[in-house]
Amino acid sequence: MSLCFCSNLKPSILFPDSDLRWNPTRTRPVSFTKLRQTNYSFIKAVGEEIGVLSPDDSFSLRNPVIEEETLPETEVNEVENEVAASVVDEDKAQSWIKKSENKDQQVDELDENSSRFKLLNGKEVFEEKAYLVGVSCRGGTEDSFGIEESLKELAQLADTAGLLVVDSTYQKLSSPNPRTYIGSGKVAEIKTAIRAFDVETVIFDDELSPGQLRNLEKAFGGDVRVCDRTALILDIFNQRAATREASLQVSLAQMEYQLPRLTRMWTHLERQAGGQVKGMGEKQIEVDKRILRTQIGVLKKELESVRKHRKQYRNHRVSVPVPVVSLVGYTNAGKSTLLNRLTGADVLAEDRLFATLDPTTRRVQMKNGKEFLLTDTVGFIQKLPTTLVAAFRATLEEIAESSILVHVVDISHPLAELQIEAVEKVLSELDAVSIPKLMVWNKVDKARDPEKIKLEAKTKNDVVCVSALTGEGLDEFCNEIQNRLKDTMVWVEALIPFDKGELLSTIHHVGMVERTEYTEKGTLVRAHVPLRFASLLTPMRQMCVS
Ligand SMILES: Nc1nc2c(ncn2[C@@H]2O[C@H](COP(=O)(O)OP(=O)(O)OP(=O)(O)O)[C@@H](O)[C@H]2O)c(=O)[nH]1
Ligand SMILES: [Mg+2]
Repeated sequence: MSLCFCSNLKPSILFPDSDLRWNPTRTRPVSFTKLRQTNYSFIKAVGEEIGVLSPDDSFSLRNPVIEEETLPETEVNEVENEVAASVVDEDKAQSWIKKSENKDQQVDELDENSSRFKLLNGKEVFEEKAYLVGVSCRGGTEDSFGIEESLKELAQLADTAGLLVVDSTYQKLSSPNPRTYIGSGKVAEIKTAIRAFDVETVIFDDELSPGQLRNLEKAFGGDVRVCDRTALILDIFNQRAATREASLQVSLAQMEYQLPRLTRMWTHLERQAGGQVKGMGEKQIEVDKRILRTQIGVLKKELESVRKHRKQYRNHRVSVPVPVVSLVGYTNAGKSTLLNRLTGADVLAEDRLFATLDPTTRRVQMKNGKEFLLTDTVGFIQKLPTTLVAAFRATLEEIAESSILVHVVDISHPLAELQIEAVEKVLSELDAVSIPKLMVWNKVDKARDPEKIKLEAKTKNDVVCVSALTGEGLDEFCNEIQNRLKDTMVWVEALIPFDKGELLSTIHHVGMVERTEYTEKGTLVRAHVPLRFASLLTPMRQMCVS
């Protein structure tokens, strides 16, 4: 079962007739997208399975409110309110509130809620209203995405996850507030916006600490879900995981993300016991953590066995020594479209982030009869959660074993250069910097000045301009791949006996033959061949020397 740990769910949406109260500090262990399709017993089963609930626990929904925790004095951030974008002035706030109050009178809430169920990736998803928050830290690196651009991307992520973004805001700080990430003034402003827009989820553009998450939920009045970019990306991955391996990887990443965030989930036990069993909650947290760690161990073992199969498949592929070319790049750059165009494959390609999670490999037949294998991989993004990079490391091993990496760039994107840097950063984390690279400037048809871009590409010797959509530049791309593959091959001279005719045809297939000569003992061939194949030819190469 794949579980999502990152999402909290408002009980009133799930159980409209109940008198359940929203428990702000309790992180619910199931994704809201999954929960919408399900019911109480499923939630309970899931809770029991991961050990967050015990079978005789009343699911804590009957007692979901934890004791009041007095927030410590807010640490005053020196510049917290210095620059606050989209500052909510009083008039605006009042008009929002009036608007929302009127709306409350006019629209039947249930009708409104039912119209917000959407179909996404074949699943029913409740379109929650989301409010986005970013922080721009002074002294942030020059080469990083600007706060507005980063928020735009966060909005795209939210849309991909099936949320409805109602507004966003950001704040410039010298450093994030350790308690609430943003300053207290900004917290108050967001609280007003939450009421005005009926916001259900507040999403922060950076990873929040467990303490910051808790404090923010409390500060916002306990009625909204607070999550961060990492949780959102994990949710998207959870929705999109289609294969067993992807599901296991995402579950593992989610559990590892959730582990430090389990704190204070069980404080209600102390209340239930009338405060007589002090520390009961503390003990339960330890139990929960231990169960979660065990689950992580189980998942890792399962993943290991799935990976063994993949490795066997890869080894089988090595015995047919066709060179492997991997497509890497920022999410939505057009990798899958390029694979589809070159191989006639039918990989899902759409204008959404993280359409592809699993690698797909297809054979590309070039016009001269040569062929290579082309692999499509998961896209990268700035601020990619490290847990996710680690979880997908095995899938990305495909990349490390490639002869060439093709870095696909959406050249029509205004932040193409920053996206290139973000991809290179991830590649360096994956130890893939030493693999020969070819850069493809894709979507040239969509660029503002295609001719200028094509001219610029010509001045660089490792860039090819293409349009995966129209097919423009694809012949040049294949030629360039062929030239580069030659550079990754080794030069051999081998005497192939006449009864090994299949070896000779493989050399023609995967290598670059310069000359063949028929002798009494067999065919003398001089060619460039892939390294792995060269080792298969060793006995025949020695025959040639003798
Ligand atoms: N105009 C134009 N659009 C393109 C081109 N290549 C891809 N697209 C569009 O860009 C969007 C994303 O394409 P994908 O192929 O799914 O991108 P991807 O890199 O595989 O994305 P992820 O799997 O999310 O990492 C789709 O809507 C494509 O139709 C192109 O050359 N020109
Ligand atoms: Mg794709």
